[in-house]
Formats: sequence, C-alpha cells, structure tokens
Amino acid sequence: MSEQLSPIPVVHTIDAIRELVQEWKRQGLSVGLVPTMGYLHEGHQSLIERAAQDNDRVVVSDFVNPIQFGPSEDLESYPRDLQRDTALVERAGGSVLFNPTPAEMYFPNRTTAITMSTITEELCGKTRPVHFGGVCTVVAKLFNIVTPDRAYFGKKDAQQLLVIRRMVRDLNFNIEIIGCPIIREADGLAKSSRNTYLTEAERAAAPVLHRALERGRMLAESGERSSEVIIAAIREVLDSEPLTDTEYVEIVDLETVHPVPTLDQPVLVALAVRLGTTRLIDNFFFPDEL
Ligand SMILES: Nc1ncnc2c1ncn2[C@@H]1O[C@H](COP(=O)(O)OP(=O)(O)OP(=O)(O)O)[C@@H](O)[C@H]1O
Ligand SMILES: CC(C)(CO)[C@@H](O)C(=O)[O-]
Ligand code: BAL
Repeated sequence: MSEQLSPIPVVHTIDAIRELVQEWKRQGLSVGLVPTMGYLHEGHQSLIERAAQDNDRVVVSDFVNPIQFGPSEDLESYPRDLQRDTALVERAGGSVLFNPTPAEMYFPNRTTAITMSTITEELCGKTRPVHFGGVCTVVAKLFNIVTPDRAYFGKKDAQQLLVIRRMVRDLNFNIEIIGCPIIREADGLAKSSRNTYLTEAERAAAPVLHRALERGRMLAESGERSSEVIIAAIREVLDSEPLTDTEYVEIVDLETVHPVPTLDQPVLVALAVRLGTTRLIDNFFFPDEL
C-alpha cells in the first residue's frame, strides 16, 4: 500500500517498504535509514541530507512510537503533519517516507521487547523509565524491516545515540550508526518538535539552555576539569532564568553513562530542563568527537 502525497512515495505497510528496499538491494544500491517521529524540522533535514550524501537511497521513518512514552507523557498531543513531512523529506533528498500505524508495527499480543540495563537508567532514564526500552524495541524493528547499511541519529538526543550504538554492538546489527551535529535556532535553542509547545514567554527564555552549556564548554576548554565546578556554573546560568525548572545537569562517561568527578576522559555534558509543561534537553560532548 503506497499513497502519492508528493513525488516521493509514502508507504504505510511493512511488506511494501520491504519490497521497495529489496528491489534497491537487487540493484546493488546502498540504503540509509533516518528514524524520526515526524513533525520534521531542519534538525531532521540535516540527517536526511547527510544520509542522501552517503547512500544511494534514503528511507525516513515517521512514526510516533507509543511504547516509548510513559503514561503521563505527551503521546496524544505530540505534533503530527504528514503532508508537510513528505515535502521536507523530498526537498532533503529522501527516497521514501515510511509511516506505519501503531497496529502495523505492533501485534496486539506482542510479548517481545528489548530491555537494556544501566545506561538506560541514567540521565533521562531516571524520569522516563520506559523510554529507552521503547526506543530500542522500535529501532531494532526498523533495522530488521529496512535492513539499512547506515542509520542516522542526532546528537541532540545524545543518550539515545549512546544507547543505540550499544544495542548495535551488543546485538551485532550489521549497521553503521552515524551521529549528526545539533542544529539550532539563531538564538541557540536546539531545534525540536516539542519547541512548538512553548508559550511566547517560555520560548523567549529557552535559549538559556544553550547559554548555560556554552558557559560550561568555555570552562572546560579553558582547562577546568572538575565536574562539580562546571555543573555549578551551568546551574547558575539556568537559575538566572526564573521560568526554568532544572531536572538534571550531569557530566557522564560515554561508555557507562555514569557521572564522573573529573573531565579526564571523553564525556557528555547533558541537561534536561522544564519550561512550564515542556521538557527540553540539550548537551555537548567534550571533546566534541563522537
Ligand atoms: N536539532 C536537532 N539537530 C540534530 N538532530 C536532531 C535535532 N532534533 C532532532 N534530531 C534528531 O532527529 C531524530 C528524530 O528525532 P525526533 O523525531 O524525536 O525529533 P525531535 O525534534 O527531537 O523531537 P522531540 O521534540 O520529541 O525531542 C533523532 O535522531 C534526533 O536526535
Ligand atoms: C529514534 C526514534 C525515532 C525512535 O522512535 C525517536 O526516539 C526519536 O525520534 O528520536
Ligand atoms: N527525540 C526523542 C523522542 C522522545 O522524546 O520520545
């Protein structure tokens, strides 16, 4: 089943996307996968453009994955606009949009899931306990359905990138994982589908996340190695904005995702902040190498 909203096909079934990819593989073409939850913006666009540079064909999945949302999270209100997404995928050089329904992706009596321990319990995992299990399960399914040569993930969701790399290593997926840089608004706010939830006042306050991280990065670049000092400096900037409610600011090891006292190895400096009801994340890798 495939419907023509624009010149690129929009495919809704697993059989149809498999058929398309198998035909490409018969022709010896390489395939990139960009997993998304839709409501696409320039962050997603950069992933698709990179995938189109590296591969002959690019599958963009557009699926708001119900099993990665907790019961009190925003599954129902998550923004959706398939028509706009299709146009963006086409402009960015994608070959097909894969937009299954939840019923197509999940059998009603599904009993198999991927669970990962330790690294999914840190950072966002503390307040989103079911999140990474749901992400790993859907990404593993997408990997099996699309069988891409390469898959593209944004560094904005840095813990997700570390988790997916680990899953690929642990379960021997023969897929190269490419981490892509964070795309930002002119005022520094990381682009995110959830930015649309912000009120005018919250949107005006939101660049404080990036300003706070830049303060931390400057300290690290000027030789500061104490996590405590850097975290305190980041928190001070966040606290200067009355609308912020900080969930965490942490500096973690890239392998264990466990907090480290000093920046003596490559680290991820990550934060999650609530502005009203909207939860935003941002980060930087130090050194910026992943
Ligand atoms: N600003 C960005 N720069 C680079 N990559 C991004 C950016 N925003 C999202 N991505 C990446 O796009 C992929 C799909 O993400 P998703 O569809 O959840 O978008 P999102 O804007 O992050 O949404 P949300 O608001 O739910 O966090 C992920 O790999 C994510 O890291
Ligand atoms: C990787 C992903 C598409 C899985 O649903 C999602 O977590 C996201 O959009 O980052
Ligand atoms: N980009 C992460 C998807 C989520 O927050 O559910």
